Amino acid sequence: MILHLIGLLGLAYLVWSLVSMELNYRRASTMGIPLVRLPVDGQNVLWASIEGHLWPLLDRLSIDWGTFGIYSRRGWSFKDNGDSHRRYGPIWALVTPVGIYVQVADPGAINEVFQRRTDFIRPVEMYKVLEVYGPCISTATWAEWPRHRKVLATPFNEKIMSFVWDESVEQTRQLLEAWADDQILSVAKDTRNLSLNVLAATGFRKSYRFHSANHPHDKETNESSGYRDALQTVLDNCILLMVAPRRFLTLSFAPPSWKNLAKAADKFKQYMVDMLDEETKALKHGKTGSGSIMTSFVRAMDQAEAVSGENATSGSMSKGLTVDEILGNIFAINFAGHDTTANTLSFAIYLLAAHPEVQDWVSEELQSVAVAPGNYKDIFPRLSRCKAVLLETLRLFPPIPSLPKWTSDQPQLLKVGERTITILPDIGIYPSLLAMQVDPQYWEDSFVWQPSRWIQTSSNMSTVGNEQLVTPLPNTYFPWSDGPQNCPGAKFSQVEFVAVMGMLLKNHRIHPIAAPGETQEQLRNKIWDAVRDVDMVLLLRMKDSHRVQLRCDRV
Ligand code: HEM
Repeated sequence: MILHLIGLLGLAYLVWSLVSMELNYRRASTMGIPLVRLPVDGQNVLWASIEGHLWPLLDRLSIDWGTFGIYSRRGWSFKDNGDSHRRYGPIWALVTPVGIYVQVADPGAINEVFQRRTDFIRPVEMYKVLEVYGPCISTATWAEWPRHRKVLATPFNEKIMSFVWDESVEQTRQLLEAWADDQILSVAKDTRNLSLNVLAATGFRKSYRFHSANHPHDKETNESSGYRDALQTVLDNCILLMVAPRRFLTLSFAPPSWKNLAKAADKFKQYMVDMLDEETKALKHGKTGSGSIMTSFVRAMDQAEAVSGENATSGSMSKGLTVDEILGNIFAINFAGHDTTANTLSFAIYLLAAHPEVQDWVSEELQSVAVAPGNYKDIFPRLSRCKAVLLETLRLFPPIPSLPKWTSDQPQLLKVGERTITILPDIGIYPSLLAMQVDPQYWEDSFVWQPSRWIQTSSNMSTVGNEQLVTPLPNTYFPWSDGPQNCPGAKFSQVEFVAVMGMLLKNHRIHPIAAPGETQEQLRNKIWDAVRDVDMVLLLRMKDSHRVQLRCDRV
């Protein structure tokens, strides 16, 4: 009886899905662009939670699943690498039972989508899970967003960049103490630790010692590092924190790891509130504050309110950000700035290990300069080759490959090449980042990782240490997104990445460790297999980097 009922419900769901998909298909046909049916929606929570386990089994059946086999996998755009646009043209749409998702790979049209922020709106419901501590820039409605952005962009100034540089240099110096002339036990863990320490130092103005996975026991003997450790626990488990109501984590039968997470989440909030109180008091007494991101946020609160509200824990409104919004945005910055930079560093280190000639090429630029704390202004602009490694890594491995936008309740005209297309109201529209970044029209040998493509060769003024970077054609390269809602942390990540590369490659080289009888060619292929085998839980990352062992040697 129960089985019958489940069967009937399943059948009803299937019929509903097919009918809804056909209705959406009919609606989408009015746009006059190629359409692809997909009977399950990417936002379907049940499908999203099982597809990763299901596909390895379905793939064994050697059935051609057609377009379902391509587009129903999370992060399909990475494997697709622009194939769909080569098949369907610069604009096409996926049609599911729930929605219509237009994919665009035309520079002019992408520019329109990014610039017309109120016509092509960021779908904030998709980001609601980020509101772990309060409303933030990613979940602000289009009307509220400018207020968040103004406050949030203020601290990302040159003074903070200089601090990011110093901290990244110091963290990499410590990382090299752990790595030099040794096997690297976990590139992924160590780049995450480094990136977290740089963020914690910038947010809290407190420098923490670097902990390498190479020396796991160092940790116990270290200084009290409450803020950083609480933040690490929160970020390591943020999916659980985002989806599970907080009271579930503290239920008496909840596993100890959940209870620890709830404790860390509360502790992190308390640190933020204490920091806010300290900065508010400093402001009241006419002092400058710590100079951290929090200082800038507190200054941006309505001044009178900030001074009167010494115990700044209420959720009162201000002309700047409310207290809850400050806490929400501090979390958002940490979330947005942590794994994006760490994963990019990780990809780059593996790619460098596969390409020793690129390491030598970068190191040429470093021979006549000293990368050291205090010299950000002089040295950072000169390290074009270090930056080229970042730009090229992000071209092939952008951590955020999907930049969803949504049309408003009005149809929108969009020019794609010579055609003007009427995009329907209330549907998704996605600038195809990966397709653009590997399009052979704009990128020669587009699938080859070649940092030197970023260095201008035409200028005869160009000498090592003084080289200019190539500026790609507009909207053919946008790993930090584009338009008014682009990434405010772009420069932060560039400064951190360049400092790490500068320290790493001046006197050290990364090598893959060969198994007996393994040739250099086989090793290089093994690394490429590892970097191409990615998943997309929240961001693009290598599924199993440990299948290739690396070591770091002094030269
Ligand atoms: C390689 C490193 C990074 C990459 C590739 C990257 C990429 C991006 C992209 C593509 C977006 C737009 C997301 C969307 O529209 O859905 C974004 C937004 C954002 N990023 Fe980054 N990011 C990086 C590092 C950072 C860092 C280091 C920080 C801060 C310290 C940061 C803070 C933010 C914030 C706060 C937003 C939201 C901006 C808004 O909504 O207006 N990012 N980032």
